[in-house]
Amino acid sequence: MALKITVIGTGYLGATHAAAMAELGFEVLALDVAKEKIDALRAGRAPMYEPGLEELLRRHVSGIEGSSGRLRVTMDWAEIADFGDVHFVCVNTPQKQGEYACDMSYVESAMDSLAKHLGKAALVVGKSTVPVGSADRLAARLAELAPAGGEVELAWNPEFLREGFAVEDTLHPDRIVVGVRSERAERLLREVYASPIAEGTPFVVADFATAELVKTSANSFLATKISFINAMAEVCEAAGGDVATLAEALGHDERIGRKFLRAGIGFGGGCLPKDIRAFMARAGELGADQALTFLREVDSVNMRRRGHMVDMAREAVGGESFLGKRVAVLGATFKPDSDDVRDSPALNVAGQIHLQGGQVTVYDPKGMDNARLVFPTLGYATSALEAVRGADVVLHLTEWREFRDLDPAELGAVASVRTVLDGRNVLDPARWRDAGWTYRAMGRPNA
Ligand SMILES: NC(=O)c1ccc[n+]([C@@H]2O[C@H](COP(=O)([O-])OP(=O)(O)OC[C@H]3O[C@@H](n4cnc5c(N)ncnc54)[C@H](O)[C@@H]3O)[C@@H](O)[C@H]2O)c1
Ligand SMILES: O=c1ccn([C@@H]2O[C@H](COP(=O)(O)OP(=O)(O)O[C@H]3O[C@H](CO)[C@@H](O)[C@H](O)[C@H]3O)[C@@H](O)[C@H]2O)c(=O)[nH]1
Repeated sequence: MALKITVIGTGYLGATHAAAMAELGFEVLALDVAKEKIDALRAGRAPMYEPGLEELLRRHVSGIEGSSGRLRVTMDWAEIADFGDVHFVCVNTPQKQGEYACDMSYVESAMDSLAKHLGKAALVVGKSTVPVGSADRLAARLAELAPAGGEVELAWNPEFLREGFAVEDTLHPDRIVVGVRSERAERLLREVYASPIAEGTPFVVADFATAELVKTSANSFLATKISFINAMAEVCEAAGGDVATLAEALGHDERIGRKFLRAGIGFGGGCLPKDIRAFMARAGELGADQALTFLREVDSVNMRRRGHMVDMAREAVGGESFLGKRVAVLGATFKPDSDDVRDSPALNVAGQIHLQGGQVTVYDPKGMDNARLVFPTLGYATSALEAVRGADVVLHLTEWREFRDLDPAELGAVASVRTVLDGRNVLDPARWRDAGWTYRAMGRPNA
């Protein structure tokens, strides 16, 4: 009989995972403690903006006309425990307030709620990003709490999807990594992922600690690559070099590769920043803090980029202060094709300028509602053109396609001063200059 799957936590990771499991042909039951997310899913709506997710949901959510009916939702733990053979735990693991460490309380609470109801054999699979050592501890807790005791087992299966590509990455991942303690757990996970495995996706079997570490070290490597190129951007600015040309030339070396070498205002989001900090905190607990001191530098190079953009903007409006100056901010999300503003560099820069007295107007194609919740005191416009109207400087801070396609002449007609600062190094300088704009980019003093 086909496996039945549950997904616990239906945020960016869980909603996508649930829809993808239904797409792969499984019967899926998803649970969240947030009623609004469950209500949205039940109506076939994605609880967040993620390209392709809503289409997938409408194809599978039970009760939607023409759907496969394979995906259902609930808020009832007993129903979840009774339904599933394999339970994926996808809840959030944010940074603890005022600390670097990871807040494990959501994972612990979800695991406990599930465990207490598990009266039959089941494989519980952690997908959340957790500090190394967590799975070991959680396995003991699960065995203790679950009425079905030894028939309930834990595995860890970290997720590597990127927001904006979540559906594609889930259905066709680069690799699948599983931390398991038994052949049974491995067999069940091979069954779940039979389709991507058949497509040739590497399936890496590891112990708990290694599986957890693959995730945090992958994000640390990506963060390091971005901060490396941003450090080079600082040197380019001092020496008169061009970081975009430098990155291109570096990237032609296949050992280095071209990806993740785009200099700008740096990385943000609900993953990279908090994951490198949690990794440092955990290494400290393990007495291995020296191994990761470089991540402190990665973090500080990254945070400096935000301050540097604020300085560039202040200089552009006269150098003294932002008082009485209008600043247009294009972009609020931490990356394009997402509505996610968690630790967004764009919103952080907008917020800093606002706090320094600037009159900031933000526009983002998908992130406006979330941005308003985080920063209600900023000004918000309904289009890029509206944001730019009367502006003394325009900051391009999230590289949405829509912004690359803007007509600089049209914007120039409504701006007060034609100065654009490209915080993502993707606008075409010639197009803007031809329309009378002063164009400046990060790490490209002569661009
Ligand atoms: N967002 C990504 O791109 C991504 C990619 C890979 C891994 N991850 C990791 O996946 C995890 C989830 O991230 P996310 O971005 O989806 O977070 P999120 O905040 O979007 O979603 C988490 C969901 O879990 C729910 N939840 C919290 N406590 C719960 C509980 N006790 N029981 C049931 N549901 C509960 C929340 O209501 C929320 O809907 C994190 O560990 C993150 O680091 C995220
Ligand atoms: O050359 C680059 C590439 C990215 N970024 C920025 O880096 C951040 C993160 O980008 P990305 O990694 O694409 O976004 P996420 O969706 O957060 O994905 C990361 O975090 C997820 C959660 O752990 C992992 O699953 C993914 O593999 C990992 O890429 C964004 O602010 C980007 O603007 C740059 O500044 N320069």
